[in-house]
Amino acid sequence: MSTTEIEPASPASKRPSGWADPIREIRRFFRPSREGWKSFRNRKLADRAFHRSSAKFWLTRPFARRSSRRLFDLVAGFVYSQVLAAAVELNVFQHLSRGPRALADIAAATGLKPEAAERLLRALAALDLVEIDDSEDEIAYGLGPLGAALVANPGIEAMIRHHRDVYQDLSDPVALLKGTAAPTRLSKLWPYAAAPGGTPPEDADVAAYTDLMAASQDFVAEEVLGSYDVSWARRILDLGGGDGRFLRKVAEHHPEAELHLMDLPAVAEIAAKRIRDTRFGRRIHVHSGDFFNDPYPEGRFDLITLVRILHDHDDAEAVKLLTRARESLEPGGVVMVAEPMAGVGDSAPVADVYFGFYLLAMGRGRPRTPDEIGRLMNAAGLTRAREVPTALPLATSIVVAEIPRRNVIFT
Ligand SMILES: C[S@@+](CC[C@H](N)C(=O)[O-])C[C@H]1O[C@@H](n2cnc3c(N)ncnc32)[C@H](O)[C@@H]1O
Repeated sequence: MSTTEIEPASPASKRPSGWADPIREIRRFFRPSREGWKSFRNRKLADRAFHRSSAKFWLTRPFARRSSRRLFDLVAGFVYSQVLAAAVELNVFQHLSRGPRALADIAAATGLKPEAAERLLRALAALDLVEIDDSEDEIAYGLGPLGAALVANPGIEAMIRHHRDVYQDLSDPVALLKGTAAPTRLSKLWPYAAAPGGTPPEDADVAAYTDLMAASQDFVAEEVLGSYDVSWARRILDLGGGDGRFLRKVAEHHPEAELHLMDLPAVAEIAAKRIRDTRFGRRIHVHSGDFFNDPYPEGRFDLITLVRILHDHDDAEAVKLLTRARESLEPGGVVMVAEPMAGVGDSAPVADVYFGFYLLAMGRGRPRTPDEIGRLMNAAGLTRAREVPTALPLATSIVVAEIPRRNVIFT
């Protein structure tokens, strides 16, 4: 397991000054020229004559085209998403997963007129979701590379359907940022967000959010278990474990461990039912309770996991949760935080853009960098916070921290 250690934050005032900190001095030395370069670049990028000439010149043409394309993608992103939403709603990808089809067949299956079906299919082809084969007399439409990937991951379709609500909430992003937006759909879907540490109201659609999380959990669990070896842990507690899908994956990988899940009563009830019907019914113990206020399951744990939990909560709550987790660890035990994190590899769009605004609409929480999570873990009395690299930071990143093996008294 390769890891990157996270230092506890040291206040800027305590940092060494002058040449005692050579990296800082070198940065300072280059800063003026870096800033000069940036302002030169931005002046050029704002200059239309420069754009025209760089698009014409063969050496600069690829860069000019790429930056125009990136900007256009940002401008048109909503339209792309809506094309995708239409295809999912009309089950186009499921239909094409059985093999390429003629236009008339797709029109009949989707209930669209042939002209509308063709418009949709051409848009999907431009987005690499569909491929058009015109080598025969009759044109055939099949799955494109992104369409095939989408069919292989049912969680993505569930997410796209869910975006109907998300995009409604984001229809006035400025009101969201100013805090003047009307109550959002997401705050109703995620009722615990509206009542931090509290229990969802009786009428909350708990099954809907539990299913939504479960749909993408296999993907996350495979990433976590493929990156961090849990086989050393004999007792594992998954806090906010949803319907238990993560622990079922752990149980498959690790037949010896005793597994416990804790979630709010309405979710724990769903988890208990779903786990009971599997071969892991006896190995996974489900506990109903509020992880901020109720006692944790009895006994100490070697590993406590928080999968897609911490980013739902503000810093003070996150430290409280991590502290409570630390208090339930065996000496040498580990707390693991697994969720998409900011500043890791190419995860910026998923963490800072997607979750940044998703959580804003939900009403609390924020995406954090591994360093920020490490600092919260340190504040909770955990030590040796370190990042465990994952193959797909877009799905999840991991930070683990532990309590020392012996002789530590927390006051
Ligand atoms: C974003 S979901 C993540 C579920 C699961 N870990 C996963 O990755 O699929 C957050 C989970 O935390 C649970 N949760 C939220 N607040 C809680 C609380 N105060 N006590 C116990 N569970 C809570 C929710 O019910 C939900 O199952």
